[in-house]
Amino acid sequence: MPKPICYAEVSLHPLAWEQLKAHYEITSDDSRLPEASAALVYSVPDHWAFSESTSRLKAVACHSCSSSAAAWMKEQGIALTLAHSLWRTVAEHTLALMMAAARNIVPADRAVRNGEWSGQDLKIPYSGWDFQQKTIGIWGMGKIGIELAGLISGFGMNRLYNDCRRLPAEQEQRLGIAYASVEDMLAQADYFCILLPLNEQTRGALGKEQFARMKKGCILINTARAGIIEEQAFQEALENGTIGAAGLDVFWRENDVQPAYLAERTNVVLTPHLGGSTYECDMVLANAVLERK
Ligand SMILES: NC(=O)c1ccc[n+]([C@@H]2O[C@H](COP(=O)([O-])OP(=O)(O)OC[C@H]3O[C@@H](n4cnc5c(N)ncnc54)[C@H](O)[C@@H]3O)[C@@H](O)[C@H]2O)c1
Ligand SMILES: O=C(O)[C@H](O)COP(=O)(O)O
Repeated sequence: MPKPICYAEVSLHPLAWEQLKAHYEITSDDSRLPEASAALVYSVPDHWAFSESTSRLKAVACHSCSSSAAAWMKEQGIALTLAHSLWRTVAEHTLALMMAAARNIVPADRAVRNGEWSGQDLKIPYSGWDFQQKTIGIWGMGKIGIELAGLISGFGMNRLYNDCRRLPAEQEQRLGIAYASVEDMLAQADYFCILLPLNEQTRGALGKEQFARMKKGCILINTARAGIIEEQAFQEALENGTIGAAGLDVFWRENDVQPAYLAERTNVVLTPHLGGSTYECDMVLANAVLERK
């Protein structure tokens, strides 16, 4: 018997692919969407609503979905799974970048591999920075920001956040976070994590003016979207030492060769949009369609 067809427009862990392939024929070819009974996508495209091409779908698993897309799927009887696991997974990656940037993990690893640990004390060039008694600023206390605040609760840090929607006092207390203006956060934060969405209001929100207020030597982490930071201002802040170190998972030009000012610096850690990429996170998507095959 032929296997049912699963349309998949996501990058999945090899072990998750293996499990899917055991039960489905997988395709990413748009022209075969009308044959698919299941679909895995990052977010559900608007043009799928009530389309002939999605009429055979029984199950859709995704990371994000507009309320209108959720409504038409409900009306069509399509089982929708939103993989909430993504938030914690991205928060963990944000923490990994913070740790790698603060402790020079990548250049120190490279030095050991290159045989530089021979007769010289590498503690001097690669000595790093603690978390305890430092201030972290989290800009965007949404789904991922809240996970991050929880993850670092044992680190002994002063935790500030800014969001256009302030959390209820009781939730702030539970998470151990204090609301601050962006200006205060910039002035005080030793670690600054961006977890805003990219939209009209946030595009370029961290620009020249904001970097001028930033505490010198701040460790800046961006796992949200590159466009929230003005690239020229970022480069200047990196070059003049305002940014002491950075961890980036998102880029102004993704899937491309990165400019020398980034690629050649040892105080930046770069990951290729891996924030949501773990076996467990991918298996939440895979299992959602495996359960409904
Ligand atoms: N690196 C990755 O792989 C990866 C994966 C998933 C999401 N993301 C990105 O992470 C970011 C956060 O995602 P999320 O799911 O937590 O989003 P979210 O919508 O749950 O949270 C964003 C928060 O930002 C706040 N906000 C919006 N505009 C603001 C403004 N102008 N000023 C202050 N606060 C503002 C919102 O009120 C909200 O609380 C997004 O940019 C998303 O695209 C990255
Ligand atoms: O960052 C995210 O929202 C997910 O990892 C998916 O990213 P993409 O839709 O930009 O590929």
